[in-house]
Amino acid sequence: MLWSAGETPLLIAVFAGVASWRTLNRFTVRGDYALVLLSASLVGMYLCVPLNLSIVFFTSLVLSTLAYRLSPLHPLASYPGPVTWRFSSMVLAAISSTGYRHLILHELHKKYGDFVRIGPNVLSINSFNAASVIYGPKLLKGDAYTSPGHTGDVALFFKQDPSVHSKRKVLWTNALSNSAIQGYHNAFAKRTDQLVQCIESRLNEEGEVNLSDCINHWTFDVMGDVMFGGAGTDLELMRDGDPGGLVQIGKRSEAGLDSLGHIPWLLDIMWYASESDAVNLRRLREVCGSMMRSRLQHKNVDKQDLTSYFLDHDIRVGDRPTPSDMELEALVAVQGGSDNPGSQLIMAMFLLITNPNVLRTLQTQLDDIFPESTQWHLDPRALAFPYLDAVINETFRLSSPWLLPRVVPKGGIVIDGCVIPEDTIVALASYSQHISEDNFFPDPLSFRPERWLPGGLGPGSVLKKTALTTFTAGPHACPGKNFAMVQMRHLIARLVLNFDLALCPHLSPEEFMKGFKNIRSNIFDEPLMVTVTERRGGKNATW
Ligand code: HEM
Repeated sequence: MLWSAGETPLLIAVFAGVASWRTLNRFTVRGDYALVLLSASLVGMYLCVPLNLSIVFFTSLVLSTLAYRLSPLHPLASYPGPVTWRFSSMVLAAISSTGYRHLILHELHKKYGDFVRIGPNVLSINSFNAASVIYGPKLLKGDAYTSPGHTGDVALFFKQDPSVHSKRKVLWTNALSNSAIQGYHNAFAKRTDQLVQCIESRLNEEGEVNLSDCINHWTFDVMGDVMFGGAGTDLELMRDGDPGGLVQIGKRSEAGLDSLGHIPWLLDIMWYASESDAVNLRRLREVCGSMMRSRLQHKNVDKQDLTSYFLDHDIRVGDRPTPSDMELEALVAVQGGSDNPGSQLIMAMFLLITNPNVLRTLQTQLDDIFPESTQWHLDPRALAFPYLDAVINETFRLSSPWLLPRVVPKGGIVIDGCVIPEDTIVALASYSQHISEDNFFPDPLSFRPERWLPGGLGPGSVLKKTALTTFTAGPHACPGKNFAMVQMRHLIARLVLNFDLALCPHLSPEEFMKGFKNIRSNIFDEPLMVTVTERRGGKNATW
């Protein structure tokens, strides 16, 4: 006998712990359900099992989980990476929440190579060839994209069955097609006029203004008009400011999804917590849902808005969004269509102001295209000129350091000859790709829009356009890319035509960049405080 009869219960507790690990390792459990189950088990154990056996059970469960994750038996055992990150995805979630994940991952890639294991089951991949595989048709979104609160409502951004997703994508693609965008032109025109007045009215005595706020308020107001046709919404941030903190609520919601998304079971639980980023998501859902409900009561909106494309769904496609779906889609449109362009625009203005040669060149070209202030209709076609687009693409390159996870399907995948087993979560290290000398040479860390023009930065320069993954690719690529380009062109052109801009003396470019963070949403610790001086036309310019 190797053990005495008295030790049998202990062995059963150890065995039960290992068996529980095996089960949990194979099946995904919804976090909120698991919490209820765990609480019930704890009460049951407290009542029926001696305390020492409960401790042995949980110790065995935890140790077998950790031992497996560190062991050579794990399918990702051969991939290098920092050991502590293998224990739990909590490390990745914590790193993500700092906003500096892209910089930390870049250092890890320099140390460990193109494939780095950054979680028990997660690989970060820094390879030009990886983007088309990771964001191709075979890899799906995982639990990081679960619809908030598991309500079952369908909205394009969240995880759902591919056939449901592709039908819904048709609606979105129609609503954001080039011809649809023309119908939104009045919203751009009216709101951009208002922005000029908003900037002038918010100037303090030193002639300074918080340009970050002005830009964010402009993007939200534009999206309010575009999404709801101005019916029943109270999106008037340029007029009223943002007393409800909508901009920050949106940012915190995205940050919550991005960091807690690495631990989906925790996200499920945090959904109920009173103080967490998931709560911000719930509030954003309520605000956007209420605006959509108001819009749906106004059947006869006098102009075509994005909602009307959803209501006029194509019967052949077979997708008919429910009112509840529409509320969730409103969240996706308002947040995706405001926060992303807003933060890219803030960065574009910062980069222009701190690169005066580029700003001057852009100003000269815009002056040539729009010689009279009365011509500032900013015809979208006239705005699509190469230098402005080069400024925008160069901004995207330096300020979209996403880490967007996808799940490897059955049978695994191969990238650059490396076999990646099924169920692994993979993500492209887009920041490292965007500043790689193999893709953008020379000066990949500098803002040099000329690299996007014919001839690039001279002989030997490299420009791999498809290495820019700001909007990603494949089935989940952003449907708002063309719309976003129009937003970017409109606002940059109008600001540059209207104003001479400079950083406020108390804002150093280094401090501003130090405060630039990415947690899916771009977050700036320092507001872009600028001084503005009116150029030609000013507030008297007409559309
Ligand atoms: C500069 C502006 C923008 C950037 C950088 C951007 C970026 C992105 C990225 C990277 C994704 C993929 C996210 C992921 O897979 O996790 C995405 C998806 C999406 N974006 Fe955008 N976006 C922008 C503007 C917009 C606009 C203006 C709209 C709508 C009005 C929009 C609506 C969406 C939607 C609905 C999705 C989900 C697509 C799907 O899953 O099929 N975006 N966007």
